[in-house]
Amino acid sequence: MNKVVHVNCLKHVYPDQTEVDLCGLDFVVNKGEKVVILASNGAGKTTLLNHILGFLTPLEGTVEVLGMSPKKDFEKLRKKLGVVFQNVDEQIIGPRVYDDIGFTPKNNGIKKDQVDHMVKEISRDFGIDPLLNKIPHYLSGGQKKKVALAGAMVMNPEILILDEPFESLDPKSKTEMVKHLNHINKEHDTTMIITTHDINLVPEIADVIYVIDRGHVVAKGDYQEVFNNYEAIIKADLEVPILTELFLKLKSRGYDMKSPQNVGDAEKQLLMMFKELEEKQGDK
Ligand SMILES: Nc1ncnc2c1ncn2[C@@H]1O[C@H](COP(=O)(O)OP(=O)(O)OP(=O)(O)O)[C@@H](O)[C@H]1O
Repeated sequence: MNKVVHVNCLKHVYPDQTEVDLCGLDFVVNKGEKVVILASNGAGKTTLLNHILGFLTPLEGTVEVLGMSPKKDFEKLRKKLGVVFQNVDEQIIGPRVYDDIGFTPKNNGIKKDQVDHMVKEISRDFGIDPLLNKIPHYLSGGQKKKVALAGAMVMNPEILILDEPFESLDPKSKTEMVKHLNHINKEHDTTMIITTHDINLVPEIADVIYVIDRGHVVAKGDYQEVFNNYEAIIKADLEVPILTELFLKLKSRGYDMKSPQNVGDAEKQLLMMFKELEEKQGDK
């Protein structure tokens, strides 16, 4: 496993003395993984992301990204990290969508022709080429998220950090965004760190899940590991995906069920269960 992020017992104190103490399990991300952070409001997700991005300095603990210190090696790491902030309005700065997506490559001294090629290529990939001449302010919420994501991906970063990427998207756009992120991860082996409150999307996107409860990293594992032992989720004031809740109830009644990864998986398990029940009845 090639470790790309390691955060150990991080303590941060904001100027107004608010303390965020991210201790407990180490937060480790390996190359190519899609890691989802689950936490209730104010638990410390954004604080953790801001340390990984080198925007904050830890009072205690260590933060390592690609073997470097994000704070000290900010300039070196900047080119290797892509980020989509929770409030995309704060990050879309170009007068037109085209300028916004081309901003980072242009700033990195890449020649105009090459920037033009990069912007057009990523816009085609993301299906936003018809928007290139638009003024970002007039885009819909979902379009803004896509533009911000294209701007974050245009330099093909090693690590993509997404703070609430599904917020304010309608159901169709959420599903599209999940597909899109899975596609980017597969095509480019991009490591992704994603925060979300959208619990029902987690099984579709997460390779690894971390649960943060009031500043403590209390659970880590793949979907089955984290949701089969869902007390940590409830204790952290989070909800369990509706399909998982249903299947855990069936399991507690003695049926051999696993938390389903998606609707297709749930359907398969239920059909299998019905078949077994029919066979048992036939034997009687
Ligand atoms: N700039 C700041 N100054 C003072 N306190 C802050 C600042 N930023 C965050 N905090 C506090 O730190 C704690 C953790 O906040 P953080 O934004 O990391 O949580 P979060 O898990 O991202 O929450 P949410 O899901 O609501 O966005 C909260 O108590 C918050 O009030």
